[in-house]
Formats: sequence, structure tokens, C-alpha cells
Amino acid sequence: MTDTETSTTGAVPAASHYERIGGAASVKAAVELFYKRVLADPDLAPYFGDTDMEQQRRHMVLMLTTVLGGPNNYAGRSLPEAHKPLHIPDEHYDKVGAHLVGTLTELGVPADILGAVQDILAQVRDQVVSDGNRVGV
Ligand code: HEM
Repeated sequence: MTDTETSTTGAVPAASHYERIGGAASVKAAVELFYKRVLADPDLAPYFGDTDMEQQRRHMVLMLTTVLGGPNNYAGRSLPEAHKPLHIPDEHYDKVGAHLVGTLTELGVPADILGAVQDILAQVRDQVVSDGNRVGV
């Protein structure tokens, strides 16, 4: 048995992905690095032209915390509400996903947690991408 599984007595609960990567400080570091990468990407930066990046980072920290099994304090908009008006094509979704996975890889996140994040990226794609032209293009 690994130290991440629940013990047979049930006395030691399994650590969440959130706890295993180092909790709040690690998620905050990951989100900062992630948006640095996104804003340095000329295909993606224009989406964030009118966005308050402080607030954006706060929302993403809370969302990633929840996704990784930490405390659920996310109170932002739903993924479709936030993204459908942006008309994001699959190719830009793929780039954002690659930046997220690349960031987590760079920070040394274990492979099983990376796999779980990739599964979630596949599950929520339809809530984020949409057909049609990008606003302003
Ligand atoms: C799994 C993928 C994604 C997740 C989990 C995610 C998460 C979030 C969250 C939590 C917010 C804040 C919502 C709020 O303010 O209430 C947000 C907003 C935003 N996202 Fe994403 N996002 C994803 C993919 C993308 C992609 C692919 C793009 C662009 C290519 C993008 C562009 C934006 C922009 C521009 C905003 C801010 C909209 C505004 O300023 O009103 N997101 N996203």
C-alpha cells in the first residue's frame, strides 16, 4: 500500500491531490506560472485584453483547488457562462490545456495527478469551446 491510500483501519484518510502537491501555496504558484505562459502566447493573450488578471488568478486558484480535491470555495461563474461568449476554438483550448499540463509538469506534479488533470480537461472541453467567430475577429 502506498501512503496515499486509505489504511485498512480507515484511521488515515487518503491524501487528496491538492494535499499531495503541497496545498494552497503550490496551487497559487502553479496559477501564477500558468498565466505567465498563457499571456506570453500570442494566440491566447488577446482573450485576456480586458480581463482583471488579479481576479482571474484568484478564480483559477479556487477552481484548481476544487478540481484537485481541496476545499470548494469557488464562487465564480460556471465554465460555459465564462467562456461561451468568447467563441474559443478547439485549437486554443488545446493550447491552454498544454500550458496547464506544462506548468504542472515543470513544477514536478506526479504523473498520476497529471493524468487526472488531463482527464478533467477532456471532460470539460465542451463547456469551454464553442463554434463561431471570435469576438472582434
Ligand atoms: C479547462 C479549461 C479552463 C478552465 C478550468 C478555465 C477557468 C476559468 C475560470 C475559473 C474563469 C473565471 C470565471 C469568472 O470570472 O467568473 C475563467 C475566465 C476566463 N477564461 Fe478560462 N478556463 C479554461 C479555458 C480557457 C480557454 C481555453 C481560454 C481561451 C483560449 C480561456 C479564457 C478565459 C477568459 C478570457 C476569461 C475571462 C473572461 C472575462 O474577463 O470576463 N479559458 N476561466
